[in-house]
Amino acid sequence: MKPYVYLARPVPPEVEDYISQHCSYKKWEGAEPITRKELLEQLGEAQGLLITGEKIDDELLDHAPNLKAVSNISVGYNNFDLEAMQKRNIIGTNTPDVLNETVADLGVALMLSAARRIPELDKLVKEGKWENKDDGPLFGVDMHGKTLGIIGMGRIGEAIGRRAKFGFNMNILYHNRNRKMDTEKALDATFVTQEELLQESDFVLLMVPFTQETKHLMGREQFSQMKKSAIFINTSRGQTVDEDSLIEALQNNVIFAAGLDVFEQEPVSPDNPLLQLSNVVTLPHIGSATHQTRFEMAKLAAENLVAAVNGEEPSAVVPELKGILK
Ligand SMILES: NC(=O)c1ccc[n+]([C@@H]2O[C@H](COP(=O)([O-])OP(=O)(O)OC[C@H]3O[C@@H](n4cnc5c(N)ncnc54)[C@H](O)[C@@H]3O)[C@@H](O)[C@H]2O)c1
Ligand SMILES: O=C(O)[C@H](O)CO
Repeated sequence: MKPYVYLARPVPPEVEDYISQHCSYKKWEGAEPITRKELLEQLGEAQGLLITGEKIDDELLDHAPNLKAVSNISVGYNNFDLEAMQKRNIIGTNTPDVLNETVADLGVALMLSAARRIPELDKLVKEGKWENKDDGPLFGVDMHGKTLGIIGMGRIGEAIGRRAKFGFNMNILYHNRNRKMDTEKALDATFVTQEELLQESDFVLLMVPFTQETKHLMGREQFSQMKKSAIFINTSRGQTVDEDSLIEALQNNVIFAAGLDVFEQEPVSPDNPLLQLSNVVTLPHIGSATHQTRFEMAKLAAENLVAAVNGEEPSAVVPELKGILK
């Protein structure tokens, strides 16, 4: 008998077809995303679960007595309560690598947009406010030849570093849990303390996972260490930044500008003061959101799910849960 899995998120037809060849399944068919309550009601028989970011904790696992594996259609897995999963031997998988280049493209787009004030000036032109006089007030700052500091030199951090080095001739500083000698050589990058990075960089880009350790990694003290002319980019998770401190830094010209794909609360509240600031470029958490990459992510997540519920080793088990396979 085929194992039974529940798909809480839609996947492309080809991916669903692949799942159907290896598993029996049900899927969420609502027009709105599945609610927590609806999800809990679906889990009684499920041996596998496909999600994007839904919280996997004791309460959910108590509703899923047959569950063996949870497959996340995302590389970040801060939605996994790893302890709750470990104690029940639940395999957890994610989608690394297939999205690196797409997220890196977006990181660079945010850097350029904030530096050259693209959304602000686009709005000005469309509102008919383009005047043929000294354009000083519209000037931005250069990206080429400047210093980029990357906090979190992992798979995506490195892909951004490559673009910055070889596309924009930037000088690369980085701070990471550990030094990466190959990356240093490839990008002529320099490992520095976080404080040095903040003090010396013209662009500071955050690309760490959200963990207990990285919660509010950027706060008032860290923003005050940055140059007044510096641009801050967050493509990691909203919770890595103390948003109140960021707002304060942007309102008081402690830093020049910010580019944000992620927020402490998502979707961001329309009342969030960040949305009123002309020196902030905002995006709705779309780092990996191209048709091609979202397809590759769904495909990898389906392969992980099918392997796990059929007793095979999925290619992308998250590091903290690898022990469960032994
Ligand atoms: N905006 C988006 O749409 C989007 C898309 C993909 C990934 N992400 C986020 O980006 C994160 C990184 O993805 P990745 O694939 O590059 O992961 P990765 O594991 O390859 O890289 C993360 C790096 O951060 C470093 N790190 C961890 N804690 C740190 C700390 N306290 N200080 C300094 N460095 C630290 C790690 O050593 C690692 O090198 C994901 O976990 C996810 O949250 C966001
Ligand atoms: O972590 C990821 O893969 C992205 O943030 C999409 O959720």
